[in-house]
Amino acid sequence: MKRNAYTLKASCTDTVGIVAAVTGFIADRGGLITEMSHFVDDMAQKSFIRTVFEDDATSDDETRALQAAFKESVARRFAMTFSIIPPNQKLRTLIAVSRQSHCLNSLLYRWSDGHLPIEITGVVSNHEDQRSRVEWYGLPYHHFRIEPGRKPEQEARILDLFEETGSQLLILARYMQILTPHACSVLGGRAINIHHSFLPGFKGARPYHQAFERGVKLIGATAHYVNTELDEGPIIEQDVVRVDHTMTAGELERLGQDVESVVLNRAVRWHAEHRVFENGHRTVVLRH
Ligand SMILES: Nc1nc2c(c(=O)[nH]1)N[C@@H](CN(C=O)c1ccc(C(=O)N[C@@H](CCC(=O)O)C(=O)O)cc1)CN2
Repeated sequence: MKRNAYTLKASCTDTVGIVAAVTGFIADRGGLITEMSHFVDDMAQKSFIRTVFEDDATSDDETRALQAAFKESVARRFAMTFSIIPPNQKLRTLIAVSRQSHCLNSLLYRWSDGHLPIEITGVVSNHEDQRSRVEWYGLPYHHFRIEPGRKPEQEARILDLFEETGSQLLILARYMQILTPHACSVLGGRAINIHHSFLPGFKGARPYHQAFERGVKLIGATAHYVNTELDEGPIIEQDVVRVDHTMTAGELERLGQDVESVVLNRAVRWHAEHRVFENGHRTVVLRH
């Protein structure tokens, strides 16, 4: 009979015996490993491990006991940062959008067909444009207008909503407002942005027009964690598409929107599957 599948995500200073200790802990409980990924950053001397394993634990109490046992017998020994995620958990996710719909639309579609392991807690925007689309999916839409000179108050409403809904991730799906250092601190590693260029190229506003003026032959998109340095957060995923001299800036933008949507969906799925580790100003993504 298939048992509950738990996900273990852990990182620590690299040393001998980490994989043996993790796999031995699981085996000693009669657990069955169904997925295992491990990476060592030699420069940083840091080890990253992700495993999915079937276990007899089922109730909340048994899950807490499993987590406590791992902490006592493995995590403490290696000073690990770790989490053991119970089965079938979907990451509670708030989406922020401004006027453009392509990334939001793609997230809503992928969520509705079960391809994204997230639970959308709502959509928040500084505009009304996307209300009907969101409410068609039966989701709450929150319009928080930015009054001139009162942007911090609007941002505070977003942070309150994030907390009140028990959200664990904020997706900036072409949300065109810069988050303050305070918001970045509160969210810390729980906010993902899609930038419409292949960073570090063409940071900031209007990257497709910048690319057109530069005469590029590739355009791209970048999904990254949000920090106080605009478009400088750790990169989670990127992709590109070929363009040529016959295309206008508007055609670059239309072509780029498909790449943005694909890249953002990959990044959200990998984050929600606990595959992404921040590693300094970079990430480690254990996809295999
Ligand atoms: N703290 C951060 N906030 C945001 C980031 C980030 O990396 N760190 N990414 C942006 C998204 N973005 C490009 O991808 C971007 C959005 C907005 C702007 C900008 O100049 N916004 C102006 C207002 C523009 C308007 O009102 O239409 C501003 O906020 O003053 C630049 C880049 C999302 N936030």
